[in-house]
Amino acid sequence: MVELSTIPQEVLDIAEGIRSMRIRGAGKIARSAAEALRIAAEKYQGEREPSVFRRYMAKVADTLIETRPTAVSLPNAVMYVMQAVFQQTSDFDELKKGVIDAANRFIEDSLNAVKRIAEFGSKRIRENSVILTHCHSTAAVSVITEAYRQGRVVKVYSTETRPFYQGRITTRQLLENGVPVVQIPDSAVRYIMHEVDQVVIGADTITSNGAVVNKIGTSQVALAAHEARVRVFVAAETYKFSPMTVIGELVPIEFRDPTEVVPQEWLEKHKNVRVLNPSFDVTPPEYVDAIITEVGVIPPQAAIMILTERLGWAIDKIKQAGLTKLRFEDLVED
Ligand SMILES: O=P(O)(O)OC[C@H]1O[C@H](OP(=O)(O)O)[C@H](O)[C@@H]1O
Repeated sequence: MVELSTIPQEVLDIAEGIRSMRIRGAGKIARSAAEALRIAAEKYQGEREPSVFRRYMAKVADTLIETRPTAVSLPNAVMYVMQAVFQQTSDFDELKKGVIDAANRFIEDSLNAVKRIAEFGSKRIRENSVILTHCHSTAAVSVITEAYRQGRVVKVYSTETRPFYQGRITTRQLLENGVPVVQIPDSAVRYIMHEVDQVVIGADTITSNGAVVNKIGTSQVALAAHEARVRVFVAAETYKFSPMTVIGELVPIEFRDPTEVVPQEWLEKHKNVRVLNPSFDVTPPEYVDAIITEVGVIPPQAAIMILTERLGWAIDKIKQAGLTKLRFEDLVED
């Protein structure tokens, strides 16, 4: 049994940063988790014995994936790095170096993926487009910014995205990039949709049947777009596709603290009121026109192809281990 106290504080701070949403956005969370695993390997002080090192890394991995349940980018990033932890070798230095290299590779590939998505996705934005986006997605902001640079975006509507107001981050970033942006409350989406040409959003998780799990309110945006015959594009790296959904698992939806919705004093005054704060919702594939990934623009129905081609190794591992819940400490052999 590995104690939490053996994990470097810097690593625990990253885990806490993800839990508290100081570090947020599915891609950023994934890169931060990979970075945390790298730091954990670099700062490891225990025995130079592969099985002991593997057990320690599994504890770090489990600590990271327990922080937030919905975005699959987090366990996918951790699984990617942990493949190196489970490589067959009795050479401790080789093992440790393999882990550090895998983490660095994940971070670099992830950043390159966002650039490719901007390149591919911007081509799908028509001339003189008014875009609507929801929440804050680095991938979606990159697509919109690139299309603006190419002269095709005239205006962006950015929703506030209550209760955490990530839309304000989007608004600020678009402004910094020179993009004309209008902040709207979430409740104005249907009112404004008749002006919108295309919706561009990100994703936290994409299931094997092409459903998109993204920030709460996304499915309402997609529904309003569908009604107004406005196309919906989802910008998502391939590590946002969920291997667990291939074996029939549902994506867990995170419920956050009620005080993100109403102040503590209000709750104390109205003791009988129950407040619900679901952080994500599911948009069915029928409401999504295309998913823009770093390997190409696909219809949501092709999600399974991405999963088998890019994450086949993870699906095999999950099936072999008979997993219904990912827990790395269960995968370590002595
Ligand atoms: O990876 P990128 O494109 O940045 O973001 C993807 C998604 O992650 C965010 O979740 P949260 O704010 O962490 O709950 C939003 O739902 C956003 O659409």
